[in-house]
Amino acid sequence: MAAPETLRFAGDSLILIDQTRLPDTLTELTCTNVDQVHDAIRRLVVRGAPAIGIAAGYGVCLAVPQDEPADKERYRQAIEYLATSRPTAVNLFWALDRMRRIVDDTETADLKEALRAEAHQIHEEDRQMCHQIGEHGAPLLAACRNVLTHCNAGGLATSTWGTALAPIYHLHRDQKAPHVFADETRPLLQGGRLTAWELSQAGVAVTVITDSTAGSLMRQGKIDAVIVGADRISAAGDVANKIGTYSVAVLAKHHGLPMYVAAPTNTFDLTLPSGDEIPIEQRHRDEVACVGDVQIVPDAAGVLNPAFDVTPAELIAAIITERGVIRRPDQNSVAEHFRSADRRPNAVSK
Ligand SMILES: CSC[C@@H](O)[C@@H](O)C(=O)COP(=O)(O)O
Repeated sequence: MAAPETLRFAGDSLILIDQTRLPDTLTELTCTNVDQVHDAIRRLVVRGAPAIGIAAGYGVCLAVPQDEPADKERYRQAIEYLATSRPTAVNLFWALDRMRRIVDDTETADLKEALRAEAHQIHEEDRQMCHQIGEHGAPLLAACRNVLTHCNAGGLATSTWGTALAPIYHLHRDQKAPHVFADETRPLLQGGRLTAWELSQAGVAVTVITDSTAGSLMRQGKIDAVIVGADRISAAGDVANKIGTYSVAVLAKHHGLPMYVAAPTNTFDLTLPSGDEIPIEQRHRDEVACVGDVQIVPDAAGVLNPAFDVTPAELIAAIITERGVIRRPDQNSVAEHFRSADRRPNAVSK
């Protein structure tokens, strides 16, 4: 019933579920060097903010093969290079910062071992955070019959249960999971391909809808709550997530539905006062202009393809982290969550 293991590190290889090929084919891609990891992140073989961070951590370890001596310069170059793979998910930079600190603070003789230990630790911490988010989020969804999610913030986007899907997996253990509506999530269909795949693998009832169906379902009273993940959250609680999240949040507000965001605390970027400063990745026009090999937009037309948008905190009912729940997020409640959680792990700030 558990969601699949998205990535693993074995010997001198990072092995990834190739998410570009799901749900057609469940196949793995093996990376043995930094270039391959960079390419896998850029092409969304591995995607989702926490999974990108974990993959990058392991990617640093591949900068020097097992049979060669550790070399600080090569590790530093790998860190710089992996940081260019995608710009929005802050978890990538958070994980690379952790790896950089190990390079800076460790004797060269011990470095290989220390980097591997740190990458495994980042991975293990993510497993724990997913389960804690599931625990904290489950009560918010317990009374819901139908929940809407956008993109994929499940096991495929993390080490295990995911963030937005973690409360649903948690409830599913007691056969109490709500039915899930998954926005297909144009243009790359992470909802239709990935969320629907992993929830149905786990035995959770899921129905895929086009992105433009969500408003109509809300109007008919068929959705009780919305839950999504995040790629970066500002100090004010503004949330960057997959393009289309903002539209869903506006619709939820209009229909009086709670909009929940689930993310580990390493998705917060407290250096950014507001969501306006979050860098938004612009992706290739072909992702919009082509479906498979078929072109659906004329060459003469421009295409805009931002991968993410920003939902202002005022549209969000609560942010669920591994430490607890931030209700009505704003600058004060976010700051208090970090303060109080530092004193009391898993605290719930009201
Ligand atoms: C737990 S993952 C949260 C987000 O990373 C997820 O919702 C998302 O937007 C992923 O975008 P993607 O472009 O597929 O990496």
